[in-house]
Amino acid sequence: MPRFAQLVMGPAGSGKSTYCSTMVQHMEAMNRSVQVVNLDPAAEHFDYPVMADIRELIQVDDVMEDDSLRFGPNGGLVFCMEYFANNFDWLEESLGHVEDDYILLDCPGQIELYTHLPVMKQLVEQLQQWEFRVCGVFLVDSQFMVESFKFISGVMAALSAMVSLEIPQVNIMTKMDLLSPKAKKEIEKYLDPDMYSMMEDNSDTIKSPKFKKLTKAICGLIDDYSMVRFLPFDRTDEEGINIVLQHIDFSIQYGEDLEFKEPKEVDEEPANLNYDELFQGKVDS
Ligand SMILES: Nc1nc2c(ncn2[C@@H]2O[C@H](COP(=O)(O)OP(=O)(O)OP(=O)(O)O)[C@@H](O)[C@H]2O)c(=O)[nH]1
Ligand SMILES: [Mg+2]
Repeated sequence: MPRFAQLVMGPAGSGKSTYCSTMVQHMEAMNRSVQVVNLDPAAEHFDYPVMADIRELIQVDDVMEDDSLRFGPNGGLVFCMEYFANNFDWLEESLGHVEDDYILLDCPGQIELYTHLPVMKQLVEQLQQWEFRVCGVFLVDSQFMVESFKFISGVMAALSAMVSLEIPQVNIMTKMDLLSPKAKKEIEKYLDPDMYSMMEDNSDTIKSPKFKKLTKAICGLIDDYSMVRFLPFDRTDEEGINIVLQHIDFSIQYGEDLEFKEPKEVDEEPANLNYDELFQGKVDS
């Protein structure tokens, strides 16, 4: 029986922990079992129950306080994640093995973890060895995406995670509920972007011909290969959350091997039910 996991990634503050708690509530309302693992050793608080918490293994504060290491917050985090990569058996033990495993992994926000450090790739390979089908979920804050240059850099961040992890990836624009109606309209063009026309819109603002050529090449690459798309995520919109979940489930083929469960039988009516009395009671009241 395959197991399923969402690797929830994205820049700091993009809404990863909120996404996890919203998704847990949504899936539980659908009667689906789901568990969350906190993989952020610097996490302060999150409002979902965890099945495992990396802080039981190692904490950033302890690393920073260590006089022999002398790390700051970012170096400390990298140290923690490397320590984690050398101790995957802790995760294996914490995960256990239940039927229909579906796990959300709430990752830290440091972008270097996805772009050039090997730890996330090692984690994905390890999960795959444990029979997990993993989908990357890359979150970007929609507030930072309403301008085309910011959008292009968001696309590049998502793309670098995609290329380095080599797993199916669903990209999401979070915090859609915070956008003004005008910005919401504006952002529609970024959800299914036409990179060429975006490039044309901004060609006047780029002065350097070399930079212009580079931007054009990047836009062309993204557009020609349909590499990056974004789905909107508004935590108040159940229907939208469901669409996101469907995309993710589809990418890891969740549901294909599930066994059909018989619906619960409705209790039979008691044999000695007196309909006359029941009817009488209704008429009297
Ligand atoms: N209105 C609104 N606020 C959101 C949404 N998602 C996240 N936030 C807020 O954005 C802030 C950061 O959200 P988190 O979920 O902690 O973000 P994160 O990516 O886990 O942050 P780090 O773990 O620090 O990288 C919090 O104050 C959230 O309440 C959303 O969909 N709508
Ligand atoms: Mg978080």
